[in-house]
Amino acid sequence: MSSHGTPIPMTARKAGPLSGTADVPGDKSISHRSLILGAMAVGETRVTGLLEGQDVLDTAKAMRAFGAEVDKQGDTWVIHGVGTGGFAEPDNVIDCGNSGTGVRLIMGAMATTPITATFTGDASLNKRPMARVTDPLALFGARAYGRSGGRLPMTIVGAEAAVPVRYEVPVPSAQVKSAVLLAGLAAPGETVVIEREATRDHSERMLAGFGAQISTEVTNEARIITLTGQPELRPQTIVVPRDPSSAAFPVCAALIVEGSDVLVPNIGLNPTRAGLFTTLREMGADLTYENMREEGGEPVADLRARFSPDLKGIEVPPDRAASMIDEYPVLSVVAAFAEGKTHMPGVKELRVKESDRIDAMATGLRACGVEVDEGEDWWTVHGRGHGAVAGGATVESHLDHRIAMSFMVLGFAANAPVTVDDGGPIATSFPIFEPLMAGLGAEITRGQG
Ligand SMILES: O=C(O)C1=C[C@@H](OP(=O)(O)O)[C@@H](O)[C@H](O)C1
Ligand SMILES: C=C(OP(=O)(O)O)C(=O)O
Repeated sequence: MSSHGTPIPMTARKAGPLSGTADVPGDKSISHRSLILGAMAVGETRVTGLLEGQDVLDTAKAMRAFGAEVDKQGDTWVIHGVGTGGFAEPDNVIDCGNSGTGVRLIMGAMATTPITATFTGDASLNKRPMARVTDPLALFGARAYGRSGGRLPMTIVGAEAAVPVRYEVPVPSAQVKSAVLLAGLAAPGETVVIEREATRDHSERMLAGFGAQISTEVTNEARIITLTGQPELRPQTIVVPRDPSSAAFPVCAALIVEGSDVLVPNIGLNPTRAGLFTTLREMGADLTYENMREEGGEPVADLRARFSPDLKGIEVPPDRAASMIDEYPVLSVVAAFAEGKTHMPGVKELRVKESDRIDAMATGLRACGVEVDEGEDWWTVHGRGHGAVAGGATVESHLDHRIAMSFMVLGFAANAPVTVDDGGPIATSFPIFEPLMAGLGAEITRGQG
């Protein structure tokens, strides 16, 4: 089922080469943070390029429920923030839909204000672990009452007198790190977050941009992030860069569809996000960075991906996992078209995303004629080489946009069409996926094929 409606089966089939320019939407991580930080600043934040996917729209709605004004004027989203610690108590349940980022960051943002809020989500989000966020929020003085196993629906009672916290994040998670930092905003004194593995650093960069005092010390063992609480956040004008996690789909499709040549312009190559592109190049992908430049302090390039008939399976370094965590599903599709094995260790986190992504991909790949081995925190795809992936199956997307899009990419190059039982969740992060891929020459239709 799609998040809030009837299932939308989608079928992808082999067509001619993919060619042209793929203008992918704004970055999901930065879009959520723009709305939340805009709501916590005093005054008017203006955002262009915001991702208008359902995940982000649900965060916009939540920010209104906490008292911020959020409106769209032409192409610009305008947020009138209520200031750090200024959130009002919502008068109804906050529904974050399918979005782990939305619910976890918002819980952090409200946990040090003396208000109470109840959160829920769709069937996927309500299965995902929340204790990873509520454990550190308890140290600030917040209380959480959820279902067994720390699941949504869950009520957070914000701290009456928040204290700052020093917290080492036990799993590589930018959502947990960000929840702690956002909670630290309304606590007096210094909140310190320690992470052993570098995860995406958008919160740190954007908090600094909004005028918070925040610094990161990088040692051999860890990144130690120190935030001074109770700043007055200054409203910002934000241009959201395009999402490398969305760019991954047209890029990977071009690599495996014969004769393709696709340009994906203006993609951020922040090293905490760019692991997939490094990996694809190691596999022998014809993927080049054109027009390399800096924009808003971030490296940006136009990605040019061409059909790559001689891809080789590789060992993906586990310390790269955080920088490509959302890209493993589509990487496993490229790996199916490579010669030899692609081994992906150190990826336990894939089991607690919108679906168990190792299980969802392994089951679907096997149905499409690709051998996959898996363990708790690793998986191996046995590549069949170009032209040798059967396809011809209907696979389940498990309310997971990345699973749905990955199997559509597989269908563009497999020998028989591939159907996903529900492509509805694609709208959470990439609402223009179907027209964008069709515009490049891909064949994607609604229905059973
Ligand atoms: O902070 C973020 O914006 C995100 C962090 C990652 O989740 P984890 O923090 O659970 O790894 C990622 O999977 C998600 O799509 C977006
Ligand atoms: C894991 C993802 O998102 P979230 O955790 O925000 O639901 C994703 O977009 O791949």
